Amino acid sequence: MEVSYTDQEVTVGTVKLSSNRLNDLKSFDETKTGVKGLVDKGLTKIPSLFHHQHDNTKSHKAADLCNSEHTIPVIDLEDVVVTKDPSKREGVVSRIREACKTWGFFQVVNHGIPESVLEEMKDGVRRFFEQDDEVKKKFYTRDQNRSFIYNSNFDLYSSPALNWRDTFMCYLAPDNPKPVELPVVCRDILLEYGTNIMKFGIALFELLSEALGLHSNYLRDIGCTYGRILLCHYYPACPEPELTLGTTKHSDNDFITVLLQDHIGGLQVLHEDKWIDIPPVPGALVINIGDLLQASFLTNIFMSIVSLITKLITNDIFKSVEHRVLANLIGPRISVASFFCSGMRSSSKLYGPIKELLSEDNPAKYRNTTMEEYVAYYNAKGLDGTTALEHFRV
Ligand SMILES: O=C(O)CCC(=O)C(=O)O
Ligand SMILES: [Fe+2]
Repeated sequence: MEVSYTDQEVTVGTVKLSSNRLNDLKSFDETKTGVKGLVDKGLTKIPSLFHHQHDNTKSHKAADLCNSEHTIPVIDLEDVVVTKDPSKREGVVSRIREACKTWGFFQVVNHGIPESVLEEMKDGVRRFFEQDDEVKKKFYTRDQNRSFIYNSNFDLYSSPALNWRDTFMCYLAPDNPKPVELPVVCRDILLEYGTNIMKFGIALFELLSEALGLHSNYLRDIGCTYGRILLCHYYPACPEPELTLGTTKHSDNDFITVLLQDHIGGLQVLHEDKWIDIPPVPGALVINIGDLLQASFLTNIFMSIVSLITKLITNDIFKSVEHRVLANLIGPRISVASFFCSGMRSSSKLYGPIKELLSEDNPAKYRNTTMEEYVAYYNAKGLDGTTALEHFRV
């Protein structure tokens, strides 16, 4: 990234920083032990780099609303994924359609991924972050060309306030990672979880295609399952949770995200201007629509399943919904987000609203873009609480 200096101001890429702030960010980055490293030192006050504006950290809990309408749907997939009963399929598809229209988020149970695989995946993430610092530091990098990237705050130098979270990212497809590039403590489970998620993702995209009134293979054929990235998050316990956030409000820059979360909680979705909790359900996976899918479908039919990419190709039929994670006195919280994308880094394939979904009454709302362009814009912007999708609106 290009860096230029004036007396008190430093420009990193497109972001202007005071030179003091830049120094603080660099010192934090250079520890290579992230937020967990701060907690291990026993601090009781969080550094001001992590302070968010109070309005951003305020909670509106679902419990305060006392209304079952304000609970994201939990959809049982047993009939379609496990017993494969054709007479039950349309019922499941219509529940998914309704969830996508209304929420852009839903949970699934009986999805076919064994509980033992889910548990071992969460354990593998914990083993990585809790291993010896000197071994872990070898994986710390901001080099986007690596297939395994561990760091804290991918947008460290561009976001207005840091998140109380460390993350590792593993690119699983289209290029398979070389096993030797993966940390020994979680290598086997990353590969096994990746295989399970791929199989589940194919089944899910068939259901989503049908929910859009398209043939079952439509979304797979246009490449929605081509790229896969695992984002494994570790949210350490936070001594001043009301001052910061685990993850700032954002929508995802992919087609869909399949999220595995542990029992701690803190994930919230913005629904009708209120923050609604997504409560941990044992054995469940949380599905949300990404920016790219939203832009692809028919307007007014679905609202938010396939996040921003999904939003883009659905031309706003599916909603890519904003979500965030609260910081918590209790921790660590562990989550694993599987991003279905189109090969993020190098793909020059053009994505735009699906032609079959467009008409005179439903003209294209987004211009065509490549994943390369979209991701570069998303990363440069960072998590600043605004959507990247607007940049691509016609
Ligand atoms: O940790 C979570 O529950 C959510 C993470 C998330 O939103 C993301 O990785 O995009
Ligand atoms: Fe997300």
